Amino acid sequence: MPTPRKGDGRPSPTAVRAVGLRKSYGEKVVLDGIDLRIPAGSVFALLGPNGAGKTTTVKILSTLITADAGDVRVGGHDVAADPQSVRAAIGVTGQFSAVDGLITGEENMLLMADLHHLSKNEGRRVAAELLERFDLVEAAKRPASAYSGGMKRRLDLAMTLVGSPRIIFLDEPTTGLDPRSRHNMWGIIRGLVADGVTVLLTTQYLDEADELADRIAVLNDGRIAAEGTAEELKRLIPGGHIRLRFNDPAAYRSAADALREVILPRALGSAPPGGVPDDEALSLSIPSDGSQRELRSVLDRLDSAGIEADELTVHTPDLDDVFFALTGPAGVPDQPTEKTR
Ligand SMILES: Nc1ncnc2c1ncn2[C@@H]1O[C@H](COP(=O)(O)OP(=O)(O)OP(=O)(O)O)[C@@H](O)[C@H]1O
Repeated sequence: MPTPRKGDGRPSPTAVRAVGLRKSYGEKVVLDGIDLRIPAGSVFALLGPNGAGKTTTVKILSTLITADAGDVRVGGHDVAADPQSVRAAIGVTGQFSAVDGLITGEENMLLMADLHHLSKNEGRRVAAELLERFDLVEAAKRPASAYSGGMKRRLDLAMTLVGSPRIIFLDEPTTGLDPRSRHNMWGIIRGLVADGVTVLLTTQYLDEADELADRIAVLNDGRIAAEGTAEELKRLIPGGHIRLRFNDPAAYRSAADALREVILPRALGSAPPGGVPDDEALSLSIPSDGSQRELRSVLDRLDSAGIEADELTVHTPDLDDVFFALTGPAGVPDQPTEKTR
């Protein structure tokens, strides 16, 4: 579930804003005019196939490389004009970890505290607190090279937090982790956001974006192919439907009659999965974007005919469908969800 927002109605301040971001390597255009706005205290996921430009975007936002064009502000600071202030405001954990395997977890943390110019006492206090929070106390005195992948990721993130950044970029934070470690990391990320930290994460895992992100941008061919909440993205592509099932064949036939205009005939190739009358299963499927309005319209029709379904389910496409539709050869679908009316 995305992180809940405080509902005071006021728009959140912007933590990260990019307008017209461009980057090429030689002839290869990697980012072809990207616009991003990430509200403070939210999780934003950048999704895209291999080579789409996710890491390049994170590198530009975190001042590791410069853009060819575009206006980029992070924490209110211009990345081109004031990279030092940007660096002071952010934390980055990349696909290549900052963890030094030759020294212990605790030593890695203390080294980080030194880099942030914390006093010896303050450094020890912060290191101990973060090792505790990331469940690394037992392993703290062992060389980091002996840590599991999940422990290394946790240590990496703990090291990033030594400087108390308010904006964190996580480049594929759970790649290669087992399901328990992934869930563990999701919990940690949610905890950060609950403390008001802004998180930009790149991921190839659609369920990760679905679970964590308030908003998702799908990057494809150097452009943002679509941006929105997971639910908004799922509504962009056809395939959603309302399914009604009946125990009584007579009720099923009456419903099929009442909903005749909105049920897709079997002959239409564009029917959603199971999106046709199914005489054997006594079920009907009605194409729908899953909105309350469409659901009400179907229920109204059934009510008017005095019919009650024994089972009603609303099916929306999942993010896998969105990803394939938006990043496949056909690109963005011309038509949004098929309408029932
Ligand atoms: N230093 C570089 N020199 C030349 N080309 C580069 C360089 N860095 C990245 N690229 C190219 O830019 C494109 C985007 O790379 P990037 O690493 O941003 O993609 P990504 O979306 O993060 O991919 P992945 O999911 O595989 O990590 C790729 O085609 C890559 O080969």
